[in-house]
Amino acid sequence: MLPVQTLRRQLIPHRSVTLTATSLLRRLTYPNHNVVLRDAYLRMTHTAPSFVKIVEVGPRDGLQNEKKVVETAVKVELINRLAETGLSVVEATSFVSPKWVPQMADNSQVMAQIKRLPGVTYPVLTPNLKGFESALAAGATEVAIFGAASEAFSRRNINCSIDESLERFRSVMEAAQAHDIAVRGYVSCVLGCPYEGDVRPEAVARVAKRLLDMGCYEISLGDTIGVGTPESMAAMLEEVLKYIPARQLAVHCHDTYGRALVNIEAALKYDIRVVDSSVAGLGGCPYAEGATGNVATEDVVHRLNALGYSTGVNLEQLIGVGEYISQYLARPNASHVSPSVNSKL
Ligand SMILES: CC(C)(COP(=O)([O-])OP(=O)([O-])OC[C@H]1O[C@@H](n2cnc3c(N)ncnc32)[C@H](O)[C@@H]1OP(=O)([O-])[O-])[C@@H](O)C(=O)NCCC(=O)NCCSC(=O)C[C@@](C)(O)CC(=O)[O-]
Repeated sequence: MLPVQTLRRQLIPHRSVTLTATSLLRRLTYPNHNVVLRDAYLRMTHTAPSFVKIVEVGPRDGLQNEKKVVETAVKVELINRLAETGLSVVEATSFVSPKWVPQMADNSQVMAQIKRLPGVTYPVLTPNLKGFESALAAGATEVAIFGAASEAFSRRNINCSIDESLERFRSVMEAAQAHDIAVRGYVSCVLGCPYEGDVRPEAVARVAKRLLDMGCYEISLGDTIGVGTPESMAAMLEEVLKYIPARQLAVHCHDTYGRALVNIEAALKYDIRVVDSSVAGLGGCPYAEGATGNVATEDVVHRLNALGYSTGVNLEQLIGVGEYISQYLARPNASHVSPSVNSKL
């Protein structure tokens, strides 16, 4: 095992945080495996409080909802360009039913064709064992399971109740552990559901804790339809933080009402240091009608820079990637900073 001093040295500068984190993720998948090393890692990341890890979800969360069929070559180009901006996590695709989400049907081809940069992880979504097995065969080294805090959303999104989904995830988790694959957990509808309305913080905490106890190394809390406010974000986090430390939580904010950035800032006050976002604000969930895309990665990086956080991401390059995909999709770039700061960088 690496001595703590070596780990600490490797965590500075921030780029090393992500490299070290990546190399340790496999061990973190196991709740009781090498507890000393896991705790050392968690202490280390916590001692770099000004670093925020961005989880880029555009190629998956963003493109899953596009009406236009996006060519595999464009997805591959998008992922490769994103990884070159300094992002350490680029969610690449999902291994879900092609009948449910046709846009992700080329998942194996995408995984086969991307360039895999050292220090960058390319997680994929796997709702069940079938998805996990396909992801494994395609060379995935990290997967994500995705549950919901709302029964109705769970049924619409993955065709089963919350408890049934947790049972399905258990078999994914066991297979992942057997293959040394890191697993991230998502909880959708943490601040509201398109079918049920308000969602109680206790319901969010229950699912999040179940995913953590199963062995997920990090839980991403999704405001799927962007209805959250800084106040509801705070109330939800106060409940979840009773069970899960901030360093194992991420926020995933859609920007439907333009509040994603203020909600992220509210989460930063609770020491959350992992933020999901989507280049050019791509996306939405196919099972959450009317919800717009995630907060744009460009806007998150720009705001975090202004607040004195580091992300390791080259904003100028990232803006170029946002322009590339927006032009390809022939849709307006939803990032607020792209057109205005582009010329000033
Ligand atoms: C979960 C299922 C598969 C259940 O779907 P189901 O119909 O209940 O599944 P099933 O087990 O009854 O199988 C039916 C058919 O699907 C096939 N099948 C079964 N599993 C797979 C698989 N993994 N890959 C490929 N095929 C699969 C299976 O082989 C069978 O094929 P058939 O015999 O009819 O030819 C389906 O509901 C599904 O694919 N849902 C995906 C929904 C989705 O991708 N939603 C978007 C992602 S979540 C999200 O965006 C939110 C998030 C994460 O970003 C956070 C936030 O914002 O809140």
